[in-house]
Amino acid sequence: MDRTGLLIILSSPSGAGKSTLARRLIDWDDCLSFSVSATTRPARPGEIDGQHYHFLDRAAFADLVAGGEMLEHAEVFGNLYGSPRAPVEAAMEAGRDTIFDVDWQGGQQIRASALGPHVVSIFILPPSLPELERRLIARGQDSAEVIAGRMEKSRGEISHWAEYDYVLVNDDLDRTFERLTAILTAERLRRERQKGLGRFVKRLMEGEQP
Ligand SMILES: Nc1ncnc2c1ncn2[C@@H]1O[C@H](COP(=O)(O)OP(=O)(O)OP(=O)(O)O)[C@@H](O)[C@H]1O
Ligand SMILES: Nc1nc2c(ncn2[C@@H]2O[C@H](COP(=O)(O)O)[C@@H](O)[C@H]2O)c(=O)[nH]1
Repeated sequence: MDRTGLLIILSSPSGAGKSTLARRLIDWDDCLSFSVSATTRPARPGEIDGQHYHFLDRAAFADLVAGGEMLEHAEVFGNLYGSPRAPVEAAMEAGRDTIFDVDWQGGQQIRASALGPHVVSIFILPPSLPELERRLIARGQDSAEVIAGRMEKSRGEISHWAEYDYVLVNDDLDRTFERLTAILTAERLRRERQKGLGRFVKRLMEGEQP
């Protein structure tokens, strides 16, 4: 592929649906990579180390940060989360796009980094706050206390919506997914055009076989 891989950032308040959408995107296109974050949060039932997250203690997490191995990192809901740099850079060089499921702090840091020009950022809104809470409860993975804490922080996360390139309201999952794939397809075409089309048009105008 004649372009550098994109960094596709998904952010939302907890429970709006970004992990669900990210999983669907990976199934939709097996050329997409998912950035597996490191976290100090304990694993939920069913979560697999190295697949859903790299589960670390605080000391191991701090070592990675000190060694410059994190592209971004932040404290979210009392736990540390971060995106390991090496897999992202390898994917970019291979022309593979990477999906990030990160909070607004991670979004800001990646956009401000040297990789910022390759970012496409998408903020996912819930249709309402009661529906957000219903989804967190229905997910059945967090205690009532954790859910209350996440709901308390939801307005703070939502307040960053305008920093993103695109904002989608995830009311109907199929429709939101369709819009996400439309964004991805358009952004890919835009970058391919920037990098390869000039040479193609030159050859076309010179009467060569493009
Ligand atoms: N459009 C939708 N309609 C109804 N339920 C949905 C929709 N999108 C996602 N869900 C459900 O809402 C719950 C939360 O979704 P998900 O885990 O993807 O959220 P998240 O934004 O990744 O949360 P977190 O930030 O806590 O990881 C899941 O049970 C998921 O199946
Ligand atoms: N800044 C970062 N935020 C991250 C990263 N990985 C996940 N997250 C965000 O944390 C919350 C909670 O996630 P959960 O899995 O505990 O429900 C959510 O908003 C994620 O987007 C990361 O690497 N960096």
